[in-house]
Amino acid sequence: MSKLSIPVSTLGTPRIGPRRELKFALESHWSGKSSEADLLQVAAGLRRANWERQHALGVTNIPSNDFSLYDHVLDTACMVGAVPPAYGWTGGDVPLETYFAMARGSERAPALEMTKWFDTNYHYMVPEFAEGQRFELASTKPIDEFMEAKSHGFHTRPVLVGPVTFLKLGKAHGATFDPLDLLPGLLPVYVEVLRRLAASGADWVQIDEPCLALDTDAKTEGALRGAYDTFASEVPELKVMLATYFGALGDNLDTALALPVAGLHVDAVRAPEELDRVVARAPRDMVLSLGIVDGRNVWRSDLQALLGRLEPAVAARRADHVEIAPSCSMIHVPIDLELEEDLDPELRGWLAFYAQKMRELVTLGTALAEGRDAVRREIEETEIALLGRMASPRVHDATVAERLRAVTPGMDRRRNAFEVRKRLQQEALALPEFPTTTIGSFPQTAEVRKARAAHARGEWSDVAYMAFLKEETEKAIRWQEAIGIDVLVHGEFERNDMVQYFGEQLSGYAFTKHGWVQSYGSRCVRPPVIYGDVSRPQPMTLDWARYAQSLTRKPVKGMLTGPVTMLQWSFVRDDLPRSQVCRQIALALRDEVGDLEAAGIQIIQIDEPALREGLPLRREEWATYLDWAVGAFRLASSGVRDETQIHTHMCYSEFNDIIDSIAGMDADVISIETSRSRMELLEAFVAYRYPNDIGPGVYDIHSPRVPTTQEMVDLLQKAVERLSGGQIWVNPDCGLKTRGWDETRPALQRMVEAARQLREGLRHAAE
Ligand SMILES: CN1c2c(nc(N)[nH]c2=O)NC[C@@H]1CNc1ccc(C(=O)N[C@@H](CCC(=O)N[C@@H](CCC(=O)N[C@@H](CCC(=O)O)C(=O)O)C(=O)O)C(=O)O)cc1
Ligand SMILES: N[C@@H](CCS)C(=O)O
Ligand SMILES: [Zn+2]
Repeated sequence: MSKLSIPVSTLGTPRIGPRRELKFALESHWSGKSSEADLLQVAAGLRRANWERQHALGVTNIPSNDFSLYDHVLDTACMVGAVPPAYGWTGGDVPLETYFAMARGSERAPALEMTKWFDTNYHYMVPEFAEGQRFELASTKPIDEFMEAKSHGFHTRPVLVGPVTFLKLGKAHGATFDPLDLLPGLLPVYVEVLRRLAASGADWVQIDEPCLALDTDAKTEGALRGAYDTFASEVPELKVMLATYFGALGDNLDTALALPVAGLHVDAVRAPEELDRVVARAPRDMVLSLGIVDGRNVWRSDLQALLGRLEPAVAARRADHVEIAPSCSMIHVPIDLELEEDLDPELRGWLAFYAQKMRELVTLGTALAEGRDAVRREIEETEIALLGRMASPRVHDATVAERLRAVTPGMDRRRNAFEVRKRLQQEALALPEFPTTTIGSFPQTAEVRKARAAHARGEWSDVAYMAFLKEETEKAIRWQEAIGIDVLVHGEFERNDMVQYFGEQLSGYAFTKHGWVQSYGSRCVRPPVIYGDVSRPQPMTLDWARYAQSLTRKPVKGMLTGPVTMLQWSFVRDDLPRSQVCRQIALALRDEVGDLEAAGIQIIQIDEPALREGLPLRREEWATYLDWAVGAFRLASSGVRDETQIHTHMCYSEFNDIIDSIAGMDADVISIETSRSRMELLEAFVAYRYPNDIGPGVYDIHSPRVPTTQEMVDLLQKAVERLSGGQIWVNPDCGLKTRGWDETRPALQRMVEAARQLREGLRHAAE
């Protein structure tokens, strides 16, 4: 007999497949090894398996159109025909080739910009709108996938990115207008999609408006009212579940509750304090979807505690007017813990991935409908695991706690100010003007990845693997010397990922075998899990840095991932404030920095690409975050002599509103991604009169296109016009791990030539 349950909704499922089937199908198609039909067949198989899995788990509201071949924002742009003219689309259904050209660039046009999806490590393609942009229905994907699910026997709730969030995530191309002004022209396309969904048999649609978790203004509120009034009057037969996530509704609560929608989903994990308010104030006939299970982390839920929060909410509402759900779409967590056969059983018992979380929700749904006794065994098992976690000696390390207590205020300050350090570093390093360098990684070729996989499988001995890596490193050093790069890198061949590599070597961290999460397109990451106090049992990068430096007289940069990025791109324990976990990591890295310096490494780069992404969504919380985040970076980096040069690197970041904090990091050199914005991102540094050295990226490493020397000279000249020549470094936007050597070689040669031409130009100007 099937159990009674409060409805359970998924919001969105991971789409890459349990074995990254989508990644492999995409990359095979892009490389010409398989056809479009082959790719679409794999995609259809993944969607079907997803629907079947949810059905088997007992999920009530199964989504459709949550699948994407590349990115759901790009799907939306194609749905409404927001295809910039450069891609040559002339109307009708957007062909797959055009879709991928927008995602990855083509001969015809570079890719759309890519940026972070709210405060996650998922990247979306930024829609581009022209002045007077017209919209038209150019992809029926939501309707097609609804029908596809129906043909397999599943009645689904289609998901759409809401029109207001969609416009707010986009940017005006070549003009300054507010994309939100385009709403009146956009709404008819959405209405058409909603009508067609209703005509196909949909009764509910989920429309995601996570912009409601941001600071908004009167115009956005007006846009939301305009959009949802239109939907209610034009397509009254289709009920809308308006979904907001990643934070509290806060001052947007009244706006959300006043919208003419049939349901509202709230993130009760990020905003636990708001749950009671929403339950008390929502209109009686509004269905509330309570996002109670964490869609952003991997910890097993405390079922009793959650029931304690849910029972009063359910009692306060009409029983058929509450649903339970994860806090947000599940694309941010790995798929199935069952695949982790090698994970320590104790730790495994503390975790839940997508499949386990949906099971938790079904259990909660049953308990809410039938009473806790109906799920007594599940509750007891969970309690045992969670009590074990709380008391486990693997979680708590007294030495780490003691070290944190012993941190003194001066430890996060360099001994002398930048001007003093700069002079000493110049004497020690004797670098030319416009020194050239790269960001760290060189191509992670199939050969490198295969060698690592063979080593992991035990087919390659340690000796053979180390010899291979040494050879790759030596080749990279020799080549950099040959083309005349000034500050070398060892190439990061030994690293699987810049976070995972360190996580694997730190205590308190665990890593998975199959815990892949989509980062962008076909690229995935396996975020490590921070389950306990973090410490460094032994040096992590020292041997590689020493080896690389032994091969050359030129300086080789030591290369570390910073504490904030180590935190942001991991799944973080939920029993300690994030700020404290970050300080623990900072102390571990401080030791590594000290060891590198003692081994004669004169330049140490500490990457912090996730510093900006960690910013809370609401401005009022920024100062607290920036204070501890910058503090952690300084704690990690300040224990060195003045002569030792500290670099940091940040990509995917906007600096305007955090430039004070960037300056507060006090890195001697910062490299940033600036080429796609044609140095626009430098403006913040210029306006601030940023005193330390800067390496504005001169070429876009996300594109296979090799830039010309002249393009790089032009960009550098733009930088020279804005900054002082003496503070400019020459480097690419980011590491080269995703590129091939055929692109990397000419690109870096031209970059070195660009720097030479700049030096030459300056010499002539001085004569
Ligand atoms: C800088 N970026 C990063 C982010 N987050 C991170 N955690 N790391 C980052 O570098 N966020 C912002 C950006 C996002 N950019 C990228 C860029 C590139 C990737 C990427 O290439 N990911 C790889 C996986 C990387 C990895 O961990 N590789 C491992 C495992 C290789 C593997 O697939 N092994 C197979 C077996 C293979 C075989 O031949 O048998 C297996 O384990 O099943 C490694 O190299 O050892 C990707 O392939 O998607 C991500 C984010
Ligand atoms: N050192 C890293 C930084 C990436 S953000 C790399 O070069 O890949
Ligand atoms: Zn980077």
